[in-house]
Amino acid sequence: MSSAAPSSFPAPTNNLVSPLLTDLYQITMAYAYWKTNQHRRIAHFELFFRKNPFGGSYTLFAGLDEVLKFLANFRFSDSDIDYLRNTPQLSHCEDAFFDDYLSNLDCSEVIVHSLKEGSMAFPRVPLITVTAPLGIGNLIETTLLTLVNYPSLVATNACRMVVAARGQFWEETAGANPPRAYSPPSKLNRGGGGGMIGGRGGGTSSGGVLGDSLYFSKTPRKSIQLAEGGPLDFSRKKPRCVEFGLRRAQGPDGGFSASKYSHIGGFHATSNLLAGKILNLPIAGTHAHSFVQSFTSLDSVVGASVKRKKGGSDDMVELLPMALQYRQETGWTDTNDGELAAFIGYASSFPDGFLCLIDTYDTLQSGLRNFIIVSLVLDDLGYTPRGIRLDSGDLSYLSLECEFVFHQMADRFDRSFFFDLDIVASNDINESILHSLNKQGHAITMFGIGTNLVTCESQPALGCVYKLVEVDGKPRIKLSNDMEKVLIPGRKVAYRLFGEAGWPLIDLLVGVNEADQPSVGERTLCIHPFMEQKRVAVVPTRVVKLHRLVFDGKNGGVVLDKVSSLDDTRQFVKDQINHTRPDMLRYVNPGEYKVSVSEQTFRFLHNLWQSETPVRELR
Ligand SMILES: Nc1ncnc2c1ncn2[C@@H]1O[C@H](COP(=O)(O)OP(=O)(O)OP(=O)(O)O)[C@@H](O)[C@H]1O
Ligand SMILES: O=P(O)(O)OC[C@H]1O[C@H](OP(=O)(O)OP(=O)(O)O)[C@H](O)[C@@H]1O
Ligand SMILES: O=C(O)c1cccnc1
Ligand SMILES: [Mg+2]
Repeated sequence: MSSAAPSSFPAPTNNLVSPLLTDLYQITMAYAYWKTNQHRRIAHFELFFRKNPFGGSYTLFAGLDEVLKFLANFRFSDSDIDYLRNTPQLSHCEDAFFDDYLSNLDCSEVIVHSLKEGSMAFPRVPLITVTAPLGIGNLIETTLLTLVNYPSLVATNACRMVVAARGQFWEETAGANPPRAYSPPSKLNRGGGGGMIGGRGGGTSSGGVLGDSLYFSKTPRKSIQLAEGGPLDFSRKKPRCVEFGLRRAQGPDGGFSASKYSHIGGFHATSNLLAGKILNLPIAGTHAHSFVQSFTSLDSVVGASVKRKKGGSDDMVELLPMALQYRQETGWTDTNDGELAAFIGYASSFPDGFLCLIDTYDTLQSGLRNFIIVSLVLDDLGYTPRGIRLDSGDLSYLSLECEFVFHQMADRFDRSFFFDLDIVASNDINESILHSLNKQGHAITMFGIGTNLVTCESQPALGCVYKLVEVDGKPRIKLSNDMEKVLIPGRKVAYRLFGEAGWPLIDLLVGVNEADQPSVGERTLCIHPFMEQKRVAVVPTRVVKLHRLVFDGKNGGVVLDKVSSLDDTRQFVKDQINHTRPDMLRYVNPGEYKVSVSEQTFRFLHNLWQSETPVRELR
């Protein structure tokens, strides 16, 4: 057999991804197909899920890039073959199975269609379809599933967190970021954006040492434009999400994949340096408690200096004497000395990226004050302090308190940088906490999220399955007592039908050979696959065919222009989310998106169902 793809096509990112990364039963079935000479029959498989994760109404499809790398490089190695030949379960198999069949097997006869990476996907609509000889088509099941399930799950989780963090909720708009009881001095409340806290956003300062501009830059206050219903207006800038999960992930691949796929789900940066290097992702980071704990007295930072950036000269200026002067001036003489030393040490090392973790000893009485003291010094010297991180306590209350004190300081010392400081929050944040914080009101501009993002705490697996729906051109069905598990047989074309509001109304599965395929402006009957009474007539304003050819083994393998970059995929996700029916984004009881079949497919499914089901006799 010829090679399936140009050998230059990249190998899978994780070198564990190879033909042997599969379940034993794939090889035993392959042997039985080969032994009974079934392996060359042409089969059609669908990879799909039955239920959206996290109680939500959508799933983001991800992982296609690695699927294509796997297919393009599919070859058992000599040692793989040796291993299989010597496993007890396979040791009786004929040599020709290993030497003629498995040794030469590649994906040169495999054809794959798929949704575009990052597509919103819905139950039963295939993410990927595979047309291939039964042997190889079956053999790739497990690897394809493992390459799609977690990436799609974590991308969806990330997207839901970003939506939650940014308050992109139709009916919760009015309640988000409510004004608090007291406001900062009005002459300095210059954000122009309505909320009593106001004043954040609008700046355009560039990135600091520890993160690129995505992390630290300030975006102008914007309102989210949805397709209909007007902009949602929030009183402050929308918080961004940064991925901090590597240490808690399910191993190195889990950590790396989480960094990668949370980026397409809308996270702005990751703390994972390898992901930054390999995938060219924005990286970001602050510092840990240990850094603060390790400083015990101010003596350790005697002499710590930075180069003056404003005021004419560029001499080195020692920070400690200036800090002590501000400590006197503010009256904050009992803040923790070790912490103040740590902040001075950090400022002297990263004067352009000064962002401090302030909760090691006492957030409001010590950390915040020490940060302000050192910030004033840096500002005097021409550096722009970046902000604080809160990693414990009531994140709503503390962030608002910090912001309030920043505004007081802006007034007292006449410094504008206090309006642009980031307030980063971390500590076991999950989607529900993000919603809760929105309701309570907060001043957080950035969420650092680890554990609950990467482990997908509230649903640790997406249940994608890989099912045979046709062999030798004949549709196959799999029945189940559970109606949800009954397969829709045969090859189908999937369409997304859009309505007048600009967002998708329904997905429709139509048999590939049916004469009537949907088109713009034409009334199309869409029926629930299992309940005939549930049907709607749609006159679409736009019809999108969802699957594209992405891999054609006979013609060089990967169809290269179908592989999107991570940033393009991220943008595609954002565009879809911003053109989604608002009720579908609701956290509690989101509106369901309908997936339907054509009338002909409905009849065909139910006739086949009947014909394959024996009539039971009761006596
Ligand atoms: N205002 C808030 N509303 C809802 N949840 C919050 C709020 N503030 C913090 N949380 C969450 O409550 C939990 C607090 O966790 P926990 O009590 O273990 O931490 P802590 O005592 O604040 O800090 P430490 O990590 O030092 O123990 C975290 O999951 C955090 O994200
Ligand atoms: O909470 P996550 O969403 O997983 O975010 C990452 C966490 O990792 C870091 O500390 P770590 O948890 O290692 O120690 P700590 O809880 O004692 O601060 C960081 O301070 C966050 O708390
Ligand atoms: O940079 C940080 O603040 C960070 C990174 C990983 C985990 N927790 C925090
Ligand atoms: Mg923690």
